[in-house]
Amino acid sequence: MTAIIIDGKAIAEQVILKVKDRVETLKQSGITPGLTVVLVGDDPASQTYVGSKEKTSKRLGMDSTVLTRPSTVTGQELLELIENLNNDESVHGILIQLPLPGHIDENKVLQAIHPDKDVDGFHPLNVGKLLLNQHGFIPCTPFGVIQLLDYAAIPIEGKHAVIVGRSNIVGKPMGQLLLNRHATVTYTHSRTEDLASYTKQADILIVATGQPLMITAEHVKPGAAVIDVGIHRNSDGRLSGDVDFHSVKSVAGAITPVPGGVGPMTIAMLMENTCLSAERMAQKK
Ligand SMILES: Nc1nc(=O)c2c([nH]1)NC[C@@H]1CN(c3ccc(C(=O)N[C@@H](CCC(=O)O)C(=O)O)cc3)C=[N+]21
Repeated sequence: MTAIIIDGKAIAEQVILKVKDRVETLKQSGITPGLTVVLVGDDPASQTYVGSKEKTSKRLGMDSTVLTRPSTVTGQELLELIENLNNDESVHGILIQLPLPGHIDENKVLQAIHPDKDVDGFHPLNVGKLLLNQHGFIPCTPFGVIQLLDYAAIPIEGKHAVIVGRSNIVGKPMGQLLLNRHATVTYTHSRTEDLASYTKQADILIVATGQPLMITAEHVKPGAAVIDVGIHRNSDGRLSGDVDFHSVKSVAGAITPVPGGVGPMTIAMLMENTCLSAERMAQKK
């Protein structure tokens, strides 16, 4: 058997086209959705991601601003910057590109973003709303994974979803989203004993560990849907994920590639969240 390859790039494009219509409607009533990304330091990977966020938002007709600060910026300076963005009516979405330099308290910075502009869904209020299945902002990467599964017509309800990795930005919210969609959810992580005994039970296997190529055919149940959230640049410049694609694709029923899987969806969902934020603010007026 060989797996269906889930084309994240094509699905992201479909999501983006729908957002484009909503942006046009907003613009007809005089509102242009605005996204501001704050980029600290000069990490090349971060620059690439921020660049594609900017490109996509401009293509949609949104206002896009990137504010760069040196890695020597203080936490206080960032808090003041965020306060200004919170009070700026033309800004509907604020994204602080992670990771931040070690001397800055990341939690403090993320909590300073007004929850109504928190298009990453990282503020504690939005984290809590996700737990309660209420409407805040859903973190872009796990939100994108749900969209991928839906577009690929992979059933979620009643299925066993196993998540490898428990980060605040992917693993934890991913489990909640799948639970809200009536999956049976198992969380596994770096201290799980006999990892394969769990992953082999998954109908849907979500891998977000940050460990290159750690999931192989031996971890996967025949026919399972395997979603690879990892992204690593090899020494030869090529990208790969947390899943050994070539080994797993002969066992899985469906699999996401890297690049062209989850990554483009993360950006598409950021566009959707920014548009949603502008729509909500327009409603309040
Ligand atoms: N506050 C915050 N929010 C984020 O959403 C956030 C972040 N910080 N920090 C870093 C991670 C990483 N991330 C990616 C976005 C797009 C691709 C993406 O488009 N990847 C392409 C390839 C891009 C390339 O060629 O390098 C693909 O997989 O096909 C990847 C990774 C967002 N992140």
